[in-house]
Amino acid sequence: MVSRGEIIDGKGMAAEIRLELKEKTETLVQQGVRPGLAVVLVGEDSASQTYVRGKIKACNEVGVYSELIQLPEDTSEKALLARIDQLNQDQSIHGILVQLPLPAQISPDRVIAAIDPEKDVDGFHPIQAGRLLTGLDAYLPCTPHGILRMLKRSGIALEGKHAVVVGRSNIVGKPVSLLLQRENATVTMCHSRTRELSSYTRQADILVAAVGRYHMIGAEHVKEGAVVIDVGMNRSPEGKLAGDVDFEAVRPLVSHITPVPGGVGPMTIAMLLYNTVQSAQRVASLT
Ligand SMILES: Nc1nc(=O)c2c([nH]1)NC[C@@H]1CN(c3ccc(C(=O)N[C@@H](CCC(=O)O)C(=O)O)cc3)C=[N+]21
Ligand SMILES: [Mg+2]
Repeated sequence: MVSRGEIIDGKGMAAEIRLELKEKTETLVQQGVRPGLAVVLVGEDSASQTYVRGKIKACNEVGVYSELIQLPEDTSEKALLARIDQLNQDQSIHGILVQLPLPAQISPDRVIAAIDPEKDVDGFHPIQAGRLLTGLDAYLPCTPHGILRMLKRSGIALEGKHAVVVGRSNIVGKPVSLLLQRENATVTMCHSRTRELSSYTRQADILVAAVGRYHMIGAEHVKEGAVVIDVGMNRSPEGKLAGDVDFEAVRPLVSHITPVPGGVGPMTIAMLLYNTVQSAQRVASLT
């Protein structure tokens, strides 16, 4: 097999998808429905502020109406739930995203459960998770959906392939495993307590690293010619944004790899807009 170390350009693919969504949005606006996204940010976390800015910027580019709701760090759970209820009722809002993590006094589970499942464009609500698990139509969680889109647009076949997912979060590891399985991959789920991790990852045709630890995946973890998807968002010791994969060491061995930045992150935001437009489309078809 030829190993080319081809970089999967998530940034470029996300720009293409935003262009497609811009057209869809224009059609919806002509039908009298402008898609609207509310982004709720509690507190001052600087990484969260960066990510939220990226989301608002993408909305503007696509023509999606956006509302940024910034609440102080000491906001009570009750106050946040009341704000979510207003957004649930608000007809100009088709998608609600509450940026995670939340301050300690607020239960993320209760907050996610309070979002109208039809406006849950993150796909985090238990109803959406259950729909995905059982194969019903669902808002797909944005990062897993973005990963599948990148694989497809890169022409990477999944059927019968061995996909190994490292990480078992509700946001990435679990749903991406389901989506890969749905595409007829054979999926192995690994996590922080997996023994002899490299004995699994070295079997992977497709390796998804979603651990959240800088340089967790090195050359010794990959099979030659594998496809490597890096979901990590870490800081290097020098303070640079970096993934879970030691990119320089791994790239020469593999057929495809996603960079950080410029890989999974921009696709996550594109899929958030996709879900928001889908939600508005649903409303438009009802009126
Ligand atoms: N309710 C909720 N939904 C989320 O989807 C959500 C969340 N909470 N909390 C935090 C994580 C993280 N996340 C990112 C999305 C895009 C980039 C992204 O675009 N990153 C750029 C770089 C950005 C930079 O320069 O820092 C890139 O990878 O190229 C990063 C991180 C969404 N999350
Ligand atoms: Mg884990």
